[in-house]
Amino acid sequence: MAQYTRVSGIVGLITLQNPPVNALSAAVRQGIVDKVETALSDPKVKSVVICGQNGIFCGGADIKEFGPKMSGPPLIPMIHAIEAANKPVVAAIEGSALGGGLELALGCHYRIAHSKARLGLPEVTLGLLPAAGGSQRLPRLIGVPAALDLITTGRHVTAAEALQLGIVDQVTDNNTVDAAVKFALSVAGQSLDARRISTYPCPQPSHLDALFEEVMQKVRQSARGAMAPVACVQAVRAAATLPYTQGLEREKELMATLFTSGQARALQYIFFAQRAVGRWRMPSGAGWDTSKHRPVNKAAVIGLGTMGQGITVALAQTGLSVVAIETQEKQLMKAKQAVSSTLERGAKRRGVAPPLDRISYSQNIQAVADVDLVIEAVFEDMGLKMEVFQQLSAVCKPGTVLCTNTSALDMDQLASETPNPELVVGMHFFSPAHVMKLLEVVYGPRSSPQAVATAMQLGKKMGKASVVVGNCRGFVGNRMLMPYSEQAFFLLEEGATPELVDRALEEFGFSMGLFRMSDLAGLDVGWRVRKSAGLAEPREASGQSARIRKGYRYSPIADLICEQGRFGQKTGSGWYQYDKPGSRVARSDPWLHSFLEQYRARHGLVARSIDHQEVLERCLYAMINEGFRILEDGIAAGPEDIDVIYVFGYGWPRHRGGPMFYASMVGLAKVLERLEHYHQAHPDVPYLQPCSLLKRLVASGSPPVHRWREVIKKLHSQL
Ligand SMILES: CC(C)(COP(=O)(O)OP(=O)(O)OC[C@H]1O[C@@H](n2cnc3c(N)ncnc32)[C@H](O)[C@@H]1OP(=O)(O)O)[C@@H](O)C(=O)NCCC(=O)NCCSC(=O)CC(=O)CCCCCCCCCCCCC(=O)O
Ligand SMILES: NC(=O)C1=CN([C@@H]2O[C@H](COP(=O)(O)OP(=O)(O)OC[C@H]3O[C@@H](n4cnc5c(N)ncnc54)[C@H](O)[C@@H]3O)[C@@H](O)[C@H]2O)C=CC1
Repeated sequence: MAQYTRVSGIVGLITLQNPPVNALSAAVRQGIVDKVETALSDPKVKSVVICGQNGIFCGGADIKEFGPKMSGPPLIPMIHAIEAANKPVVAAIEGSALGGGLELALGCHYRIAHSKARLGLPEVTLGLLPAAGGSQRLPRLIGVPAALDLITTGRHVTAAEALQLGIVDQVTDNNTVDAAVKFALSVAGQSLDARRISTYPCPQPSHLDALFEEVMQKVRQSARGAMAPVACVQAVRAAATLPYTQGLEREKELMATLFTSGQARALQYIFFAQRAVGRWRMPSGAGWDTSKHRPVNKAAVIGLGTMGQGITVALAQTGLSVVAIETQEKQLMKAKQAVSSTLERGAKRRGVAPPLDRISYSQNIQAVADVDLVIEAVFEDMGLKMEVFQQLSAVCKPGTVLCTNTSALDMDQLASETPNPELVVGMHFFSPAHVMKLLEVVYGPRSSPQAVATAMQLGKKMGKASVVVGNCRGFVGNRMLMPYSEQAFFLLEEGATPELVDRALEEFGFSMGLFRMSDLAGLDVGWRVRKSAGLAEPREASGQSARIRKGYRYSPIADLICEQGRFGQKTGSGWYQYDKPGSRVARSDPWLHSFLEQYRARHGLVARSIDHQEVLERCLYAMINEGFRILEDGIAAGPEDIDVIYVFGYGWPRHRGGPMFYASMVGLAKVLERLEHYHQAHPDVPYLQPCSLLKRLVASGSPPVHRWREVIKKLHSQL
């Protein structure tokens, strides 16, 4: 809806009303059309202001209404009517002007923004392009390079940057609507000939072809296989090379392909999934509404290795005071230097002072006595972690929330070491912790909702996509990684190379294939986990038994690689070779290839040709199958939780929506059929045995992913 009032006698004020973000639903669009007509036909009105209620201009098209049966007035003619008006129309931008919201503002003759407002065309992140004239108007207004940047990345800009780019005409610290009304009064009656952006010629950058080629290459590289960034470049190219009306036609044509695509569905699903997981709920029913978080102003990090350093940076950047503890003096010095230089680099980028004085370093655990929350990040060793938790219980003030960053260990066992197990939760960050957006918040049977709420609130403050998960080996992310990596190791035994497996996964859209990712993370982490689970043995045993553990097929390949001291990038070799330790460019390694040949010969394995489809089906379906088991066990509350974890923590291509969404797109019956096929071929691999939830979902007609929660709940209640 939109409300209309007349202010200061001659200004028609149109207020968009659709909480919480004034999205352009059919009703809002109808409201705008009607109220603009009212304002333009009222002879007393000399100028018009458009604003949004509750401090937000407009969050864009109403994504919930997207679908084949969209009704209401279309955006393009509505915006054209505003631009063509013979009375000045001023957009008063508070909060956000995003997507269709900014396109609406670009149709206005003037734009006044509050200094705290954010503007952007984020359609690309939803698998779309700004198809209400935005891809044609923005380059005309701010030039092709700047428009390409905004449209292909979807990034939001501050009001200050928008002013600098020329998107807005004025920025105010005061009441934006008052400023816009004052401005509207001052321009009433003035000519609008120079204010209609669609009539501007598009500024022509030098080396137009080279510019577009460069940007196209960049977007193809950064979002492998994603259609929307490519279409965005094509649409801006149309703006640069065609008259406005023809450019608009091209924009429409490109949008028609995107709008109905699976990629757009996947990206819009992830948008809502991210918000759904933020409204967490434990199986007991506890959630934000029932659990008050404890305030956290001062936190401690125990262990300043790879993870501890990143977590320290992230906490300090969030504005917390941090006590950073490391027992090894040399490591403490190294960590201090690394943390400081990361903070300095980050602060320089943002043009602020580095928060170095928020951190105090110590070798003595007594220094954590007055903190509100501790994050333990020492080696992945249960004995050591238990010792640390005992020390923390003795030192910390009452009520301190104790968190572990363990990758896979039983956090409830750690809780047992403390007199207050209700205060223990997992805060599982991803490497590098100050960059990666994912945080798994792990609750055990005794964790209190208040401790979970505290960790979730801290995650929110740190800007993380935080997901509440139950306690089991590997939680959600790493638990699903086990069948995924196991299949990759089996494929090496059967004839594949790390390069072949990685290529298949990277062409699918992963930012990194499994082997390159493992080299980056460090192969020793998984080795420790396998050792603690009694799987990896110090040396390869002889004969057949080396490939059998606990009665099932096992590949010791990764353990053998670690035994050689090949831990990945940090040691200069792993599944690939690197110029030197720490170097990031992975090169194919002849040593590894001959190792694989010798390994196969030793075990009487004959290499066969393996194609990309088999790599994808075996790695991904085994992982998805485990995802269904996780849902069955109640470790994740719904498919959205798993998908957010994989998109934000494991490089799963966002435009494929996460593993569970992907399964629903492939078709659950097909996933089941392929798992049955592979399990028949490999009966000694339990991860390939289709789980009962998958079978039940197929039997109940493969409901769409948004109905799984309800189906699972029903199935659970029948058990
Ligand atoms: C706005 C935000 C920055 C606010 O953030 P914050 O305060 O943190 O709140 P949130 O928790 O994010 O959100 C609160 C609440 O609001 C919901 N919500 C947010 N935005 C939208 C929205 N745009 N639509 C619907 N709902 C929205 C959100 O889900 C929350 O609710 P909850 O889930 O219940 O908790 C932030 O929210 C944000 O960033 N929002 C998204 C901004 C965005 O991406 N906007 C772009 C939207 S797309 C767009 O605008 C495109 C266009 O305008 C083009 C439209 C053209 C359409 C025409 C189609 C023609 C196609 C032709 C095809 C023909 C085919 C054929 O031939 O048949
Ligand atoms: N590396 C990764 O990608 C991830 C690791 N994790 C988990 O985070 C934890 C830490 O992992 P990393 O940082 O990779 O290990 P790391 O080996 O890089 O660092 C561990 C640090 O802890 C220090 N330490 C050991 N005992 C200590 C004690 N009693 N008090 C203080 N410091 C102590 C060590 O000296 C070392 O500097 C592990 O539980 C790991 O499983 C979780 C997510 C990702």
